[in-house]
Parts: sequence; structure tokens; C-alpha cells
Amino acid sequence: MNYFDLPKIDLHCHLDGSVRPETIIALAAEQNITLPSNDIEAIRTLMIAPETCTDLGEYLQRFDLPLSVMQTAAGIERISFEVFEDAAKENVKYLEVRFGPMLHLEQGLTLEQVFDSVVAGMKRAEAMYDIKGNYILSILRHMPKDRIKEVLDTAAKYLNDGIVAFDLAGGEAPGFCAEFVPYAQYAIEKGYRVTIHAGEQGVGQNVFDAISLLGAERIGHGIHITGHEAAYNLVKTQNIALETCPSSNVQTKAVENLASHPVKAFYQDGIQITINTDNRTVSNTTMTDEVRKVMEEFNLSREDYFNIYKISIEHAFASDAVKQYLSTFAE
Ligand SMILES: O=c1[nH]cnc2c1ncn2[C@H]1C[C@H](O)[C@@H](CO)O1
Ligand SMILES: [Zn+2]
Repeated sequence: MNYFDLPKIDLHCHLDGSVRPETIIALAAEQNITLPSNDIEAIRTLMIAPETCTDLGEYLQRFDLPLSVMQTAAGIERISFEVFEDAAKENVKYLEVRFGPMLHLEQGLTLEQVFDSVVAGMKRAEAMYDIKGNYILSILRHMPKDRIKEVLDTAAKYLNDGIVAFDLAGGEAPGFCAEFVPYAQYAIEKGYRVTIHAGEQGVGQNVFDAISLLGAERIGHGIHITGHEAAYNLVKTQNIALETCPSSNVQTKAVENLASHPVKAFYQDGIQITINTDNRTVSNTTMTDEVRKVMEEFNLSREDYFNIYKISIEHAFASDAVKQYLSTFAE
């Protein structure tokens, strides 16, 4: 099967984990930032998380370098454009990109400038390529909570016009959901959709809580519902979509290897699974690669692929018009 040519949908892709190494070098030069090296291969190596990470914590150390050049409006706009451009060039028809707004304020940008920049880059790519997109706001679980409502208020300028959802990301401690209830509620009241990273590193109970306490409609990863019957059943009965990211899950040791990834078992049991990149650079991957890996490892058919493609359409935080458009590529 030609995986490159297949129409694809990526619902879980981080902006700062998907920066081209070449762009790091170019932006560092423009911004007078000294990099550990100016050699493209050295930068690439520094950005890609090894297969031998001990856990998610080690994986998350790869984001400091890209974030260092994502502190200007022009840098963020360029990176946003390029992520959509790279995806469009491998036939990704719809892409939801997430980012941590508060990670881009280190050199004086305002939240509004950050939102203007990501959305402008995406819209520039939408105008040039056959791709549609939306942004998701990732709140980092370890950061102070005092500006979360301000993030949601300021981003509302683009609500359903470029920015669509609320997410929690970063390291995953057991029981993290309880302290975010008022923020998720505030987001829902304002009209944001909700997806939460849960059951990636931590326990299945986090997935149960993300759905029941935070109103998550989708779960980032969700692997660990395997060991938690109540979480598994809740995902299944509530029709919650799992955003699986196979390469990332192997790197962070969420699964031991691809063969032991539960994605096929979930699919066969009627769980709403989707296939996504997580981080195109940090996980050294593309949608073509993720689809190929899953299809080949688990012997899935073209019909299976389009079933999964349709699950992605159903659970996308996109307008009806965009979903209708995406359906025209389905078989
Ligand atoms: O897979 C992930 N799990 C949890 N957090 C993640 C993952 N990939 C990236 N992040 C974090 C690091 C980034 O700086 C942040 C915003 O994109 O989200
Ligand atoms: Zn993620």
C-alpha cells in the first residue's frame, strides 16, 4: 500500500516537538542565539528523543532547544507555517496542532501575540496547500495555574476560528485531574472542546478522571486503560477517542515495543482509536511513518485504514464543513 498517498488526519501533534532542525539553525542566527552546535546533524540528534529513553521525563527534555527559538512572533509564525506545510506535503488533509502558550513568553511576547502568530502561520499554509487545521491549547501540568483563565480568555479571539480546544500536557502524576476541574469547566463554559493527555505514563485511573471530572471527549494516548476495567469501559461506552501515537509511546516506554502496543486490540474491540504523530521531530516521524508502522505491524487492511480515518473525522474538533470535506477523501 502507498502510505504516502493515503489521505491522513493527525489529531495529536505538538508544535514545539515538530520544528525542522534547519529552522532551529536559521532562527538562532536571526535571533543571535548561540546553539550547542551549528551542524545540522548535531542539532537533529539533540532534538530527537532516543529509543532508549527511560521514561516520559527524558523525552520531555528535548523541547528546550526548539522552545529557545520560539520566543518571537516571526519565529512562531514560521514554525507554525512549516508544520502545516510538512504535513500537507505528505497528504495530511487535516491537522490539529497543540502548544503550550505559556512556554512562549520568556522574551516579552504577550499571549495575544503568541496566538496571533500560531494562527497566522496556519492560515498562511491553509491558503497555499490542501490542508485544514486547528490549534489546541496545552496547559503544562507542572506550571503555575494563575494564568490559565487568562490563556482561555485571550485565545477566545480565535475560538472556532483557529483555536478549538483545551488540553493538559507534560509529566503525568497519578490523580492530576482533581486540581484542574475549575479550569476545564471554565474552558467548556467558554466553548472549548477538551482532550487530555492521560494514561500515557500514569495509571488508567487518570483516564477515568479526565473523562468524568474534566469532561474529556478525547484522550491523548490512553494506553493504560488496559489495566483498568472502569477506565476501559468508560472510554468504550462514552465513545471517547484515543489519540494513539505509536512511535512516541515506544520512546517514552509507555509500551515496551510496537508489537505490544494495544492499538489493534482496542480497534478490534470497537474502541475509537486514531493514529497520530505526537512530535514529528522529537519522535523522528511523519504521519506516513506512523500509518505504515501500525498497518504493517498489525496486518491491517485498506478497509481498516479508512475505518480509522473515519473515526478521526468523527472525533476531529473541526467544523461540519471541514468534516464534510474530509469525508470526500474516504473510501
Ligand atoms: O507525549 C507527550 N506527553 C506529555 N506532554 C508532552 C508530550 N509531547 C509533548 N509534550 C509537552 C512538551 C511540550 O513542550 C508541550 C507543549 O507542546 O507538551
Ligand atoms: Zn502529546
